[in-house]
Amino acid sequence: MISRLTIFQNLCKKCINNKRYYSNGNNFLKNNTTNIVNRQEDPPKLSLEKDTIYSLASGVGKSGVAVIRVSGSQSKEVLKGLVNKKESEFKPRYATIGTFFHPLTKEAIDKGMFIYFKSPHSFTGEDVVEFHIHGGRAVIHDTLDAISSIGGTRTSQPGEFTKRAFDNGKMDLSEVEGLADLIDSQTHHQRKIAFNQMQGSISRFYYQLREDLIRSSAYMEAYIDFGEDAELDPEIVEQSKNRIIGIRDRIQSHLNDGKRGERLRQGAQVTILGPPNAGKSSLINLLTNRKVSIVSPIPGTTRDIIEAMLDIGGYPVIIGDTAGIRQSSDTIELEGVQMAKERSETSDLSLCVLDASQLIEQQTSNSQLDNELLNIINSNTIFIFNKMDIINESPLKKEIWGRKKLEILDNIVKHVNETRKHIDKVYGKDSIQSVEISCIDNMNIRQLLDYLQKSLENLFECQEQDSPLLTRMRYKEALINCVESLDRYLYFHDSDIVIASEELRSAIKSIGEITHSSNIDDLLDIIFKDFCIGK
Ligand SMILES: Nc1nc2c(ncn2[C@@H]2O[C@H](COP(=O)(O)OP(=O)(O)OP(=O)(O)O)[C@@H](O)[C@H]2O)c(=O)[nH]1
Ligand SMILES: [Mg+2]
Repeated sequence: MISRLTIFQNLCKKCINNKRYYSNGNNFLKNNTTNIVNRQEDPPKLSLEKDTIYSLASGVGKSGVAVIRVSGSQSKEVLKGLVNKKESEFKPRYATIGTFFHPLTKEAIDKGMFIYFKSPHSFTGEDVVEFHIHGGRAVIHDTLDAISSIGGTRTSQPGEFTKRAFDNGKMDLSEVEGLADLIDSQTHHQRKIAFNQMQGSISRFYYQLREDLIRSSAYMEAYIDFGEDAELDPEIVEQSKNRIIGIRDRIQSHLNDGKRGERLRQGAQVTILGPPNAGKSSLINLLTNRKVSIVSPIPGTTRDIIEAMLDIGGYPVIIGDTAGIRQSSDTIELEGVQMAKERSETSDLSLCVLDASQLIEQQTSNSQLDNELLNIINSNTIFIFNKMDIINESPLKKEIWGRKKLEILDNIVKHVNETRKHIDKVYGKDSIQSVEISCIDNMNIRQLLDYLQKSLENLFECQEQDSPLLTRMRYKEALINCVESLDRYLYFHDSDIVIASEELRSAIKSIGEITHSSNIDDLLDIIFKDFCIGK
């Protein structure tokens, strides 16, 4: 006897067939005559009728080797025009040495290498030819000129090769964004995350979630369409609800990744703060190895936030020097102090620079660390005692400093435990990270960088290895919309199954936006705007 579950599963299959879902290998898609999902209606068509585009794909300027890339239906004609070889010698994906001639003047331009990629097995999905030539300006110029003399060719727009790859279904949106990030990446970890994204780590994750949702939706639709006639057990709908709760929770925990992905893509924010004249600007100059901020003995020199990019152990960091925190009647300085506080509050890490040589002179240990400064300190603050060269010059000063430092640390512990404003645990003296440095002598700068690297490792540490990092706000927004729709689906599930299933469809649409947005043209313009010409 056939069980009810089997009948139901058959009905689901029927439902899927009726509504023309199809699978593209990763993903279930559905014809837009019904209602689910987005514009993934038909398999992509190759854009073979377009102009053939060409441009220098390697960097601008003199170099040993330059690569010129050609893509489009005329690629083979370009090759025939420039290379004195038979068509049978254009073996796809083989590097061949040849002399390149100008088709009009017949003059030899250069001797190099060419590779022919036959559609659809190329980056763009079109016929592609790459010329590897010597990277002199005149060689590049004359080769480009030779290509332009072949009919139906034109120079490419920024990102046009990638756009064609996207149009021809070679890459989805998140993979294109991964490629853009890979080209932009400046540090080891940025490159790693961008490369994984370009290789489809994000796409696979979202395709899987979307496919799971579509399966559950198909069960519900089958129930709505055939449930009563077939006297189906409502328990089956209940089971798909439980699966959807599981998917919702997975998306939510993925959303709670603490901005790690965005930080890694854009750089962690580190703020240098402290009282005036402590050596904040000297420190940023030392860490960046250039003069980004003015250093002077006059307290209150820095007013604005001065930012610089750093690579610390492969992690990108946007470090900011700020105005010294103090009471002032100068409104411009006060504005700077306010900006310093705000930046520190939104920062991932703060470096609180104090002048150790001043601290030992003072009776009260907290005169430099007044309440205004103490209030901004949080658990991600590293204390830096600067100007240790002055202390180290005398054994007496060193001895006084030993006691003073303990007093200061006690004071900080007391203050943060009393206010506990930003702290989620009781602060012990050991939990305060502090380094003694000298910007003049370069003392302990390596140790400071090690501290910073460890803190960044904690910050970027991936607790949930099976889900990729959320690298863009766009993904986050789509996922928030998805979770909201799923919450509404759960709300209506018991009272109105039809509205609930509508919500499920809109959740599926939201998650699909990540890889195939419905605002595709606007989005592509934004993504490709930043691409270089030959990509
Ligand atoms: N002896 C000694 N002097 C230092 C050290 N670091 C900085 N200085 C000096 O301290 C003075 C102030 O340095 P800055 O880097 O401008 O201090 P700042 O904290 O940016 O000061 P504001 O911008 O006014 O808040 C300058 O004269 C520096 O040369 C150090 O490690 N040892
Ligand atoms: Mg300064």
